[in-house]
Amino acid sequence: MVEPILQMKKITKKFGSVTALSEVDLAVYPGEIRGLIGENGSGKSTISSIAAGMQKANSGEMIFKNKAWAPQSMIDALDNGIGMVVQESGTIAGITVGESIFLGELDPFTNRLGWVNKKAMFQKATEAMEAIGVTSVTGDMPMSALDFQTRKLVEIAKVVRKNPSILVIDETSTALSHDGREIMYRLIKKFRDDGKAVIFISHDLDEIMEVCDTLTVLRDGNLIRTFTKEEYDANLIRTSMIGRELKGDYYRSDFKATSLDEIALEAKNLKYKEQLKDISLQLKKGEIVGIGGLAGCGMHALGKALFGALPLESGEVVTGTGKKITDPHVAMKQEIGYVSKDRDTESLSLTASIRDNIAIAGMDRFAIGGFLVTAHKESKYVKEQIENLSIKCASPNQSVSQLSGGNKQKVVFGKWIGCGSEILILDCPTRGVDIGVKQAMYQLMVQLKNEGKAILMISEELPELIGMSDRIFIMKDGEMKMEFKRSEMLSDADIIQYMI
Ligand SMILES: Nc1ncnc2c1ncn2[C@@H]1O[C@H](COP(=O)(O)OP(=O)(O)OP(=O)(O)O)[C@@H](O)[C@H]1O
Repeated sequence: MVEPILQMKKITKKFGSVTALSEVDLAVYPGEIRGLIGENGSGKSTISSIAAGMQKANSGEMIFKNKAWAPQSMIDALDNGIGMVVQESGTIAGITVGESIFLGELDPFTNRLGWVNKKAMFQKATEAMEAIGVTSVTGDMPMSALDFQTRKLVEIAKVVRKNPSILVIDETSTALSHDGREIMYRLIKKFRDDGKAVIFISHDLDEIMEVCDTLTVLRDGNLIRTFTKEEYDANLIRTSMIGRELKGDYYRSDFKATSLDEIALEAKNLKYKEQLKDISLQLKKGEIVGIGGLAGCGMHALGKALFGALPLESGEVVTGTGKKITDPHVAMKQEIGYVSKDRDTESLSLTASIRDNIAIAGMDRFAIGGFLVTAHKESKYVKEQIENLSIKCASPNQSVSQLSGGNKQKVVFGKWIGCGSEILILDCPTRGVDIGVKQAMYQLMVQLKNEGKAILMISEELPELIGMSDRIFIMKDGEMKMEFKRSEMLSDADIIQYMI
């Protein structure tokens, strides 16, 4: 019988009063891609980060390759065979791709006088990127010049370069576009075929059933069940994830494109580098407009531009009442809300509490006369957002940095929905969010549409675009390639041909 490559026995992890893991047993085998799925805050990142040396369990035992396993740090774990690509990681300002990949490992490039041979380091970094199939990135490029997906690919290259025996990928697919995902799938299949193991965390049930050989469901820090591929049954997996059957509509139930006549926001001939080449677009009240495309198509830049957060070369963004959106401050005054794809650096203040993050945008709602904030009103407002989106937290005063990835995303969503934004620009709003809450977010979007609010949703997920939008625009190389109207007949295949 094949022995597990990693055994985790009775792992318990507590954060104050929160039990993130309760006596979890997990065994991973060589030649296996193991999926981990579960609601936000169910313990997926915690269990895998304990194996990868990022934090320690309160109790329990780990055995890796038949030896006791107690890594002291992520670097220690990676050096000894377990590497993890984390869900979200900040980029240090001003460093290059090479420095990011070789951070803490510059010794081989450093001479006796302490000089780093940058040329050699950049060359090795370029090779590391090529090894995972990315040829457009060289080691000397500044990280800040790369888009979100490419920064993620640099992180993957950094881990894969060390050739670990177990590769942990924590909720990374949603940071990647179709082409980036293909790179990742190829890599993890190679790991399996080489007799190594992969632990793959995702909220996308279709993806995880397609990619993984076995699938473990966690709920509230408990291991509920491990399914083998033959046992895969989407309904059964969903039910074991959320402890009940998911009822009601998931996406919109109607198939007719509808909107009010009034324009909410208009983009006129926007130009910005190679990302926006003369983009014009109208968003009407009571309408959901979807924007899709591959990495680098310009859709994330468009979201920023509509919120006034991009220094446009020419063109303008105006509201239906003729107000020019020149910066985010003006946008907020015009009741525009914006959820950025780059959550941790652009949408949240990680050092602040959940309360402060949510309250900041909603001040007009609860402050008397728009400026006098009473603790009671603020608490009530924040509590409502936490309840509406089931944000799993110990208290509103908890630092947002301590929340699980999906719960952070709910804070961002709650911040803009709660304050009654009339226009919402949502860049990958359901990124990292579990299916139960995704359903709640979609239904909330339908409700907002019916109230006459305007929503522009940028997404890498075609089913989400098709399921929710009145109109879908597909972008490619900074241009609008195609417009689709909501229809029951519209399929992924109809759209993909205009993306590639
Ligand atoms: N540093 C921390 N301090 C306090 N609580 C924490 C900390 N890290 C995690 N938790 C809590 O532990 C629980 C499990 O979190 P974890 O990140 O493992 O969930 P997850 O299943 O990966 O969720 P998601 O799908 O949202 O990423 C959550 O309730 C989370 O808030």
